[in-house]
Amino acid sequence: MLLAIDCGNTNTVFSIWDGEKFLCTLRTSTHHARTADAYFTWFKTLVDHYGIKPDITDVIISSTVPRVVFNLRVFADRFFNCRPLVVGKPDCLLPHLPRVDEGTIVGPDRLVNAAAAFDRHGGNKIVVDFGTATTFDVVDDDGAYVGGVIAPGVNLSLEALHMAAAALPHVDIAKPQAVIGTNTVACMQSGVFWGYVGLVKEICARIKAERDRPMQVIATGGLAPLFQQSDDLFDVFEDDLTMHGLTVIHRFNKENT
Ligand SMILES: Nc1ncnc2c1ncn2[C@@H]1O[C@H](COP(=O)(O)OP(=O)(O)O)[C@@H](O)[C@H]1O
Ligand SMILES: CC(C)(COP(=O)(O)O)[C@@H](O)C(=O)NCCC(=O)O
Ligand SMILES: [K+]
Repeated sequence: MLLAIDCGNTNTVFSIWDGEKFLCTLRTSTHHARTADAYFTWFKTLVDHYGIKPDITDVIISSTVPRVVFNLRVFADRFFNCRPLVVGKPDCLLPHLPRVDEGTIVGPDRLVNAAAAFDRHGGNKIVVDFGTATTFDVVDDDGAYVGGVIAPGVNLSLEALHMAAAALPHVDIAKPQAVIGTNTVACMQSGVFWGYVGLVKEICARIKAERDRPMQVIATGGLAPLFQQSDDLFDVFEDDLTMHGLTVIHRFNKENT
């Protein structure tokens, strides 16, 4: 069985696979100080709760937070006696090498998203990932990641307003009823929600124009469902895109090493 771990700047998600068969997803917040033993206690409690008896033989990790990888490696070694594949490390092969400026270290989540999008839908895709940051990953016709866009995340933008302005409260994101807010919270939600709708539309339009071809837009990440309610932003929404990409990269390494 495969344990795939996607560690973002906010949340860490584990998923367990029996061959191609998906068994379960477990989610926790990302903390670099969490020890291997703490991961296992949490993991064991949840798999027991779901009645799953995982026999983990392989582990693959994508982490946008380099410091958490150490404890996850110890976790894999101590409890499953296995050496994990870590996306972005030289011994983890990618189906397609990224074409970016020399010396650039692309976020592993973006490489994984590109691999997933190409495997499921083919080339010429834009993946929009609504995580801590909102990223746009451009996938070429042959499946290579060829760059993209990094914008501040939705919650990060709301939090920045609260942090910087004394009179602005902490606000959770929601789709406002109207554009014109008649109270402070509604004004802030409108600025961020409709601002993001505009940001996504404009950036995707400019990417398509720059590449001079039609491209499908695939949305993923914690906050994508909120924006899915707004018409015309995406062609496809897939909450499991990054996890699927990890299984694709794992299979590619099995077949090629
Ligand atoms: N279902 C949800 N509803 C509301 N906010 C969410 C949900 N899932 C995640 N978030 C928030 O969305 C942001 C991005 O989450 P996530 O996609 O897990 O980020 P990352 O991959 O960068 O760790 C975070 O601020 C998180 O708190
Ligand atoms: C842009 C990111 C912070 C997004 O991370 P996330 O929102 O998933 O936590 C991450 O992909 C990253 O650290 N990238 C490194 C720089 C780059 O991709 O070019
Ligand atoms: K992201």
